[in-house]
Amino acid sequence: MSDVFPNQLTDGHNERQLALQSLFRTLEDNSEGTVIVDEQCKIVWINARHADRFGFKDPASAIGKVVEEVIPNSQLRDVLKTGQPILLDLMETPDRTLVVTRLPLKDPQGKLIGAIGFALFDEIQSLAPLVAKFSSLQKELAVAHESLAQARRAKYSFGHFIGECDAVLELKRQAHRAAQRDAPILLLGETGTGKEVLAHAIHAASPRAHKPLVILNMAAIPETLLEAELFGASAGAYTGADKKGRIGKFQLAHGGTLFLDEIGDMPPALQVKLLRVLQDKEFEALGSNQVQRSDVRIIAATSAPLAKLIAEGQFRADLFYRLNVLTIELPPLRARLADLGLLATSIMNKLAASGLGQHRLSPSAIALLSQYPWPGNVRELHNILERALMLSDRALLEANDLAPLLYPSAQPGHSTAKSHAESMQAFEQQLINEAIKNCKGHIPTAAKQLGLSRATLYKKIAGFKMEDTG
Ligand SMILES: Nc1ncnc2c1ncn2[C@@H]1O[C@H](COP(=O)(O)OP(=O)(O)OP(=O)(O)O)[C@@H](O)[C@H]1O
Repeated sequence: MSDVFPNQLTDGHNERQLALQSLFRTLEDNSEGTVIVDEQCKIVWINARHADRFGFKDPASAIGKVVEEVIPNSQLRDVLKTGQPILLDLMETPDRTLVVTRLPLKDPQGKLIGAIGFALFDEIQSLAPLVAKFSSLQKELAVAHESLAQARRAKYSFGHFIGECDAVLELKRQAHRAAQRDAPILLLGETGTGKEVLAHAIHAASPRAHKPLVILNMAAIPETLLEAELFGASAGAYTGADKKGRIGKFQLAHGGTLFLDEIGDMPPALQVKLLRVLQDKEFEALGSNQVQRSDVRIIAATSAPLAKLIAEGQFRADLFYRLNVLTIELPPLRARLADLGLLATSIMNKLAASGLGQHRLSPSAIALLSQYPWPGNVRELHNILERALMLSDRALLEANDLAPLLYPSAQPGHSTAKSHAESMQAFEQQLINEAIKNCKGHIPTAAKQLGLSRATLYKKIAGFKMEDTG
């Protein structure tokens, strides 16, 4: 008995060896191209047809080169890294798609010594439907990637931040310098002063410009969803969560910049988590205990009085100190009236390009605009000018064209013979004015008090044209 097994094993071994050699020969005979690399991924053998396909008339001239120098899309390096075969794959070459098989090569002791690639078909008519589907999916993916990348690119540079007064020149200088650093930036300023424009410009001028700029407005997302939105969620982490989980803004912004707008509205529990990312560059997705690392530059912005929020215990002092490394204050429009003409011209040029016709402001119109307190700042200026342009056919706008828009309740006959709609609007305007006054001009708090979303409140403010909110 004892000598039967060795013989059977030996025979089996031989047959296996024969089968392997035969399989190899069959593959090679049917192969449209074969390439073998050593453990450094350098080509040790390539057949003439395959070399010719990649522009090497003489296969000997490809020997010794790293494989990607000859076959740009080769995946043989992956086979060497993993030791695993890639049994069936499609590979793009300059003139066609090839069906390829890639196998690791091991010595008798099982040590990886190289890899071999076969191009099995280059006339892949039989696979045409599969390849067509593959190409169309690939095109769709490329379009989706491009539009996502577009969406995550900075839309503004410093040139878009209009203003030449001393305060703005100093602000741009500070922002330029801050862009080169990696520390967090805190942008402070009233609503509509251009914090978001500046955040885009900083990202565009930073070494991270070619990576994503991801934006999240703390006041625009319900508190319950904010953690998943920021840090992602593992599959089934919360009711209604995506089966595959959710990618958070921190992951999306990896390598780039994350702009956290209205940071003053961040719930306290998340403030702790953000502090940890700022300190240790680590976080966990919702429902996961796997620690992820993040290389993200934070730009935070707020129109809220942070010092007051800290005193009231609504904002963590330690987070504030972490964020308050490079702080830039954006002046309100009423404090930089020297730029009003420039801003108005730039806005009117943009409106002209959108089909509203070319207009100018008379000196009386500029004087009137200069007396107005601009609680909504540049956003409000844009809104007033747009409405004035829509209402007027004249190329030169006078104070008379603007006064009714700036001070609607001061117009003659304003309070008499109002329609129901006008009365309702006046009532709503008064309610909103009072809420904003009560909240000392802090729009997100006023929105909460009124039970409106911040975005709706902004729209209403823009629509009504608010009186001075103080
Ligand atoms: N300096 C500026 N130059 C050109 N446009 C500006 C400037 N400041 C603001 N704007 C315009 O005003 C509008 C509001 O700007 P932005 O959203 O950046 O303000 P914000 O301070 O982030 O406001 P909020 O606090 O409400 O989010 C945008 O249309 C923007 O293009």
